Amino acid sequence: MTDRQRVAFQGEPGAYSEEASLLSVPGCEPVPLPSLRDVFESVANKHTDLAVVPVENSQAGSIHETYDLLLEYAGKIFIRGEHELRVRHCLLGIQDTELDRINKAYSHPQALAQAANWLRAHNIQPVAYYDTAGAAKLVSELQDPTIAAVASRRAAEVWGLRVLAADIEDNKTNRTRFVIIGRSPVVHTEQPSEEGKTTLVFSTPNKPGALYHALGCFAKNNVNLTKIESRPSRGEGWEYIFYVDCQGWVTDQDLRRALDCLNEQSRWVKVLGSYPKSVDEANMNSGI
Ligand SMILES: O=C(O)C(=O)C[C@]1(C(=O)O)C=C[C@@H](O)C=C1
Repeated sequence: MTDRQRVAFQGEPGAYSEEASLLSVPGCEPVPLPSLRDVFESVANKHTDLAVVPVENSQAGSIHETYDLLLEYAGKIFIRGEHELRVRHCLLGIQDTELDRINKAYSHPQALAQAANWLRAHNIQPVAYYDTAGAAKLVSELQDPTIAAVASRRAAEVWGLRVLAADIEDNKTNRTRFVIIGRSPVVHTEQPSEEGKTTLVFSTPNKPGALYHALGCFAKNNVNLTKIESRPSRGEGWEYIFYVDCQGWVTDQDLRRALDCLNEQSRWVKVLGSYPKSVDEANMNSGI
């Protein structure tokens, strides 16, 4: 018997999500799964204890599928933490090839977006695949000297590939933020000493000033927002729902007041999690 925490991630061994799992839940057993939906299902069905899923990248932006799943599983799944990973991409090929022989690069669409300029400058055609490490696996299986994968140095080791070029991300501070999800929220019996962060989602009525009044709840109560993301409501008409990250624990008095106000201004509000803010992000100036 092992009491290592089983942490689901999307992709194959060597994926960035696996690295983020190992760093954010030390000593865990990462469990690879094909899709983000499989990852949410496995936590909800108790096949795994936790999961680590990407939410946004500093260059390519938000991972909308994760946002949609966070809402779909709200009440069953809670955000319990976050982790920022500096993502350094490499171009990986089989052992007996050279950079100038490569004409196609397979990878996750997010990774291709993060290295788009570099690939264009090297005349390499991007081809979307389900995962960076899955692309590395494909290249190692096909043994074709003209194709490569955009993936991590770890993926090269796992799948026996050669690093043809390193640090090919267009933005040299390229970072991806992951959230750690589980079946229960972080519970605070007393005011925690760690800095907190809260993620919530709300829907506004379709009337003039609705979003202005909703966001005013945070401003009036001195709660700092660090991110806002809108997604289609998926109902009739052009209506939207809004995801907000803000500083503070959901148990803080200022945030409680902001939430009371938001409940009055919105059709509905759901708190997706209140969790310790990542240390790295505490050093970034992300106020909006
Ligand atoms: O494909 C991977 O390796 C992943 O872990 C997914 C993912 C993402 O979805 O953003 C994670 C980090 C990088 O931004 C690129 C890809």
